Amino acid sequence: MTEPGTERIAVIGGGNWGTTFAKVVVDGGRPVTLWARRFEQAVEINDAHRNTQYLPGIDLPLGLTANHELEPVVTGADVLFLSVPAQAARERLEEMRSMLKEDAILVSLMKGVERSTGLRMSEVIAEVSGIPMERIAVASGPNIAMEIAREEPTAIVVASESRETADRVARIARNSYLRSFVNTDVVGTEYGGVLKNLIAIAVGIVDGVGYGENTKAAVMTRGLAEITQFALTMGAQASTMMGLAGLGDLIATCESPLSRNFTAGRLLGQGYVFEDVVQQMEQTAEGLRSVRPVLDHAEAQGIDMPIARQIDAVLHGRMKPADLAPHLATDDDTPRGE
Ligand SMILES: NC(=O)C1=CN([C@@H]2O[C@H](COP(=O)(O)OP(=O)(O)OC[C@H]3O[C@@H](n4cnc5c(N)ncnc54)[C@H](O)[C@@H]3O)[C@@H](O)[C@H]2O)C=CC1
Ligand SMILES: O=C(CO)COP(=O)(O)O
Repeated sequence: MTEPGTERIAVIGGGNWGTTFAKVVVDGGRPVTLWARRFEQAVEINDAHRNTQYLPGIDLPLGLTANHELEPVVTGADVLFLSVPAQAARERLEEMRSMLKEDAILVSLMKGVERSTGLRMSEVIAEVSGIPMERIAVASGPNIAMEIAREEPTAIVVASESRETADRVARIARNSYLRSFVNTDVVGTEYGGVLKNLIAIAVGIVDGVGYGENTKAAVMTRGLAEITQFALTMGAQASTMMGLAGLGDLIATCESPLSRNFTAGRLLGQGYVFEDVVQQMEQTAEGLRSVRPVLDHAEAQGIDMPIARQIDAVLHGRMKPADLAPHLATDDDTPRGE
C-alpha cells in the first residue's frame, strides 16, 4: 500500500460535484486526475482551467488535470472517488474493474441507490469491483457543490467499515474551507445522503405550489422522523442521522435553490409532469430515481413512509402537488405522538 500522503488520486466524473470535489482535494495540496466523459470538457479543464457547463465562473486549480479516457486515470490510482449518476455507476465500475490497482481504495461521492437492485452505492462498488468493504468508503454531508466551488466553508463525513480507511480518505478530502469528520457507519452516512433528497423533493413540491414556511418546516421535520426511522431499521446509527450526513444535509438541500432535488420538486409543484421535469433538469436529481427502491425496502421492512409515498404519487400523477402535506397519510381521529 502506498504511503499515506503520497497516494495517486483520481476522480471519476466531471460533473458539478466531481469537478468541485477534485478542486477540494487539489486545494488541500494533492494533485488530482479527473475522468470527464466528454473530450471537449477534458480539454477545457486542462487548457482553460474551467468547466463552464457545470461550474460557470469558477477557476480550477492547476493541479487538476483531466482525461476523457478512463484507463490512464484509473491505472495506478491509489484512491478513486466516484461521482457519476448512481444509475451509471455499475457500468463505469465494470469498465474500470480490470484497471484497478490491487489495493485501491474506492470512495463513493454519490447520493442515490441503484433503481434495478435497490443497492446502495458502496454495495454496488463491492459487488462489481470485488474490493473488500474495508477499502470502500463513502463521503456525504451538506455539500452543495457550487457553494464549495466558491470556497464557502462546510464539512463532510467520510465513513468506512475500516476506521483506518476513513482516516486516510478524510486526510485527502479536506482543506481550509472543507473540514472532514470520520465514522464507521457506512449505512447511515450513505442513506443520509440518499434520503434527504426525497424530502428535498417534497419541500420543493410544496414550495412550487406556493405554500409558505410552516408547510416546508413541517415536511422537513416529519421527513426527518420518517427517514430516520427507515435508516435505523436498515442498520444506521441514530447519531449519524442527527449529524452532518443526515440533518445537516437535509437542511442544506431543502433550503438551497441550487439543489437539483429541490428544483425538481418545485417544478412538479408548479404543475410540470415527471417527463417534463426530467427534460428540464440539466443535472442529476438523484431523488427522482431513488423514491421507488426506498419505498420497496420500506414496504419489505413494514415501515410506513407517508411523505415518500406521497412523492411517488405526485411523480406518477396519482396525487395533486397541492395535496402533499406532512399529515395526510397518517391523519386519523386519534391524536398521536410526534
Ligand atoms: N452537485 C452536488 O452538489 C452534489 C452531488 N452529489 C452526488 O454526486 C453524484 C454526481 O452528481 P453531480 O456531479 O452533481 O451530477 P451532474 O449531473 O452535475 O454530473 C454528472 C456527471 O456524470 C456524467 N455522466 C452522466 N451519465 C453518465 C454515464 N452513463 N456514465 C458516466 N458518466 C456519466 C456527466 O457527463 C457528468 O459529468 C450524484 O450522485 C449526486 O447526488 C453529492 C454531493 C453534492
Ligand atoms: O447533495 C447535495 C448537497 O449536499 C446536492 O443536492 P442536490 O443533488 O439536490 O443538488
